[in-house]
Amino acid sequence: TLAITVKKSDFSEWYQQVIRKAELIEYYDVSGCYILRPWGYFIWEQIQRYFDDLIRTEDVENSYFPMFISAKHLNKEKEHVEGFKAEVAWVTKYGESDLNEPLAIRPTSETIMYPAFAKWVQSHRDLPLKVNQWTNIVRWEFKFPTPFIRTREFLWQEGHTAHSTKEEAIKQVYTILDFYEQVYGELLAVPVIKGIKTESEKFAGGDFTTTVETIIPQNGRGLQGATSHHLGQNFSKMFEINFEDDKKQKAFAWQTSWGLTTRSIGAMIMFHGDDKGLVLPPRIAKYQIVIIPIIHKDLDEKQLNERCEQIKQILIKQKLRVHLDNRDNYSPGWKFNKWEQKGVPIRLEIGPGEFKNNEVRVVQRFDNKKYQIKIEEINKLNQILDNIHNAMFEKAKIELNQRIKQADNWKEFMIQLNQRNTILTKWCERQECEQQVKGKSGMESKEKDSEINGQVQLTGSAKTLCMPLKQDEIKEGEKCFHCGQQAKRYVLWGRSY
Ligand SMILES: O=C(C[C@H]1NCCC[C@H]1O)Cn1cnc2c(c1=O)CCCC2
Ligand SMILES: [Mg+2]
Repeated sequence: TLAITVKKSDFSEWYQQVIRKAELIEYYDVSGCYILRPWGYFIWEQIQRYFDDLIRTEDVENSYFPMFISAKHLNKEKEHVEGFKAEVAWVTKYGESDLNEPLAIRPTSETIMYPAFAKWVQSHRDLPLKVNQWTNIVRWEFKFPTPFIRTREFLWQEGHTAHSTKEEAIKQVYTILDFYEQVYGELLAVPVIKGIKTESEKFAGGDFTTTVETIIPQNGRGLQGATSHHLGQNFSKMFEINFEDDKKQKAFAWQTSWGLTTRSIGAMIMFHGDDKGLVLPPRIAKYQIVIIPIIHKDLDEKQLNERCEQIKQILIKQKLRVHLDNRDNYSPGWKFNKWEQKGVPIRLEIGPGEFKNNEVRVVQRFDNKKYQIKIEEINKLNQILDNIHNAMFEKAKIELNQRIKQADNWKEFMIQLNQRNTILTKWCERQECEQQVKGKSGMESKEKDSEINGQVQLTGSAKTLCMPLKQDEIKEGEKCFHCGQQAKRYVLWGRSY
């Protein structure tokens, strides 16, 4: 049926219906893989354009590396791959013949890129080296797939840099983290929390991981939005990426790597959608405005169409993405419904009244506000779209903050967790304390545990999402909420995707 048959509160069913009825996704017969239709792919293209403009200011150069990795190469950095090798997909045949050695399909490209980095970096004058690539990635996840959020093939960018000093590398990590915050806030109107991953949640191959985390308001689950890692010299020692510094000393390069994926689109859908379907932030909408003529017996159809075409041309001159839906085989009501489902930020209706008074009827998708504007005021629409973006962002910030609570002890912590909130607590930073919280919160959780491939997934357990960059200082004597030992940092806990 055309309509979405559930409310957003029936969240997972709602999400599945919205992504199809907004024509973002089509299903595909390989589990965990989905077709990205034009309406959805356009969003990824806007993210690429915006992020490329940002990293260009950092002199990052786009490039392309092969997608196949020999086992020898992949296992070069054992530790980094060890925990993940179950997810690596392999090519073992071509035609009827076997490959004499299987090739991994890239799950990430450190082991593909860094042997080349070692060739390119000899002197400190070859640094900093900064490359990025936009590719697909394959990870044979066995957790239940969700389009955009968790898929076996996804699109991402991965940036990799090499520097002559630790300071420069660390500065790079945080510059990129700020760019990720901008992609989410300025483009997708999705608020994020910048933070640092705990030792047990960080990328094992690196020194430390910074992250932008968001919280899906409907279920209070944390969602990792993008990560920016300081790799230290771990990979440069492994791959011999060294250089002669200005004192003629051999030194290992200091590296970073950072990634943002199509999961960001899933976060945007979840934050902004409503019972009528998708609600697109204007900056990533394939159509920002749809014009719908309302044919009427007292109105000459040809004149009406000319008026609509004229308005369309004015909007194109204002650099807006506009679509005139003058199909005669669908009713206005049907069109209203369809373009609302697809999340078009503004609909302009032009019927007999508007025609006579030289105006248009504006219907805003985000808040359903309706009003008339004169044709000579059409230039207001650029500002109106900006105001819509800002209003969507402000609303999302309020909803995110409503899902963050504080707790000073275990009882308060579990009350909040079972109300599907994330919880900010003082913490001792001890890994065993973190593991105990994970285990106990799973046991005491009201959420049912899911069973996948015979493995119980503690869906109910809380994990650390990040240690927020912005946090109060902790003083001597302030205790860890769980173990009572001296606290060191505030950490945000939650169930997560
Ligand atoms: O991919 C990264 C680190 C890094 N890769 C480049 C982009 C930034 C950042 O994600 C971590 N990681 C996650 N998942 C996997 C791997 C892995 O290294 C390797 C094996 C398959 C699964
Ligand atoms: Mg993973």
